[in-house]
Amino acid sequence: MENVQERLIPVHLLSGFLGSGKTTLLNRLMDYYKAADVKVAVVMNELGEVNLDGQFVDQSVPMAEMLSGCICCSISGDLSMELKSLIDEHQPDVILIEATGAANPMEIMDAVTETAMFAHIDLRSVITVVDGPELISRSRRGGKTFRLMKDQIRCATDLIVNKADKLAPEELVEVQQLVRELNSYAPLEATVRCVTDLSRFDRDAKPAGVKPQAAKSGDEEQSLPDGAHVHDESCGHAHGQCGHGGHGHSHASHDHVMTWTHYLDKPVNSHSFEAFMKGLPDNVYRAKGIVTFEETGSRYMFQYAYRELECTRITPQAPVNDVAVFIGEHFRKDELLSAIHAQW
Ligand SMILES: Nc1nc2c(ncn2[C@@H]2O[C@H](COP(=O)(O)OP(=O)(O)OP(=O)(O)O)[C@@H](O)[C@H]2O)c(=O)[nH]1
Repeated sequence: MENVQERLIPVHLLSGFLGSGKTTLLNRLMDYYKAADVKVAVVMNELGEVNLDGQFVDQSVPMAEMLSGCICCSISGDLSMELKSLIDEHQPDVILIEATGAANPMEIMDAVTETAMFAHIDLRSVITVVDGPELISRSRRGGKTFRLMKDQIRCATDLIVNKADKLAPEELVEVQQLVRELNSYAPLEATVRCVTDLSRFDRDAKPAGVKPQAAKSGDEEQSLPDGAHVHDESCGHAHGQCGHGGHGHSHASHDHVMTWTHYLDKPVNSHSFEAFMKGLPDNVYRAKGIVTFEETGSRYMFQYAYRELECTRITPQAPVNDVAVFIGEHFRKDELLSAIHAQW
């Protein structure tokens, strides 16, 4: 009899709060698989109306874009359809899903395991990228965002404490302790820009034999790595805590996160742009987009995460508008718009 496990397509879910480094890891994983001649397909999910991170993804990689919503709630039903059509059209060897930073991985795990009932996929890992400095700062303040970060850590089968370059040695110890208190079983590594030995995620050749709940189709067993069965316990609690309450959940864990997409109709002055970004209120903690600087006429992708701005010159692979996406908590869109009109 054919071994069903051998022909299941492994799925890896990349989780982690906004700006923690998921796309950085996704790109590394794509390069890793490409070098190993493994055909990878990607599902990218963005809260905004445009897939900015997708700009940097190799065009030859089959990609499903799920925009303007979070796959853990508003469009979780679509995830199954996207996965199914990626498989039918491209027959990938492995699928990577990058969730929005606002997503609770538990809901996505549900959607993936539901899909496993009619497609031959197998959720192999939930890799949570933790923004080290941000976790420390949020742990001191508490609140909904900290609760969401904790849920993301609890559900992980693999943990990366990223942005170690921004942590003093004693802070690194503090973050690792915090993470360990929430999840004592997942392998944990501290990284800078998610540089890690990616073979640690490569369980594709050796499916583990742990069977999670509700992931069965006929005699096909779905598997998660060793220890992942602990999900039933830790995420079961997280579920309750974050108000999901199983199906028909309320998304209480992240409904405080809001997003605003603003399209630009002209180039901007780079100095005014920088000054504007530096002056963003604290409750806008993430922004990204594409702008044309009027001084040179060149286009730049900008990334703003927790008060740090990075601009990278780009040549978009497909037509894309100049656009800025702002993500935060309860910020005033009208105030941002007035400031943009005044300063850009
Ligand atoms: N200093 C520092 N910056 C990093 C590190 N890793 C990533 N970054 C930067 O942090 C920003 C966010 O990184 P991304 O990989 O886009 O994060 P993300 O989790 O995909 O962000 P969202 O998709 O918005 O949730 C970018 O400007 C990265 O260059 C790191 O280890 N150290």
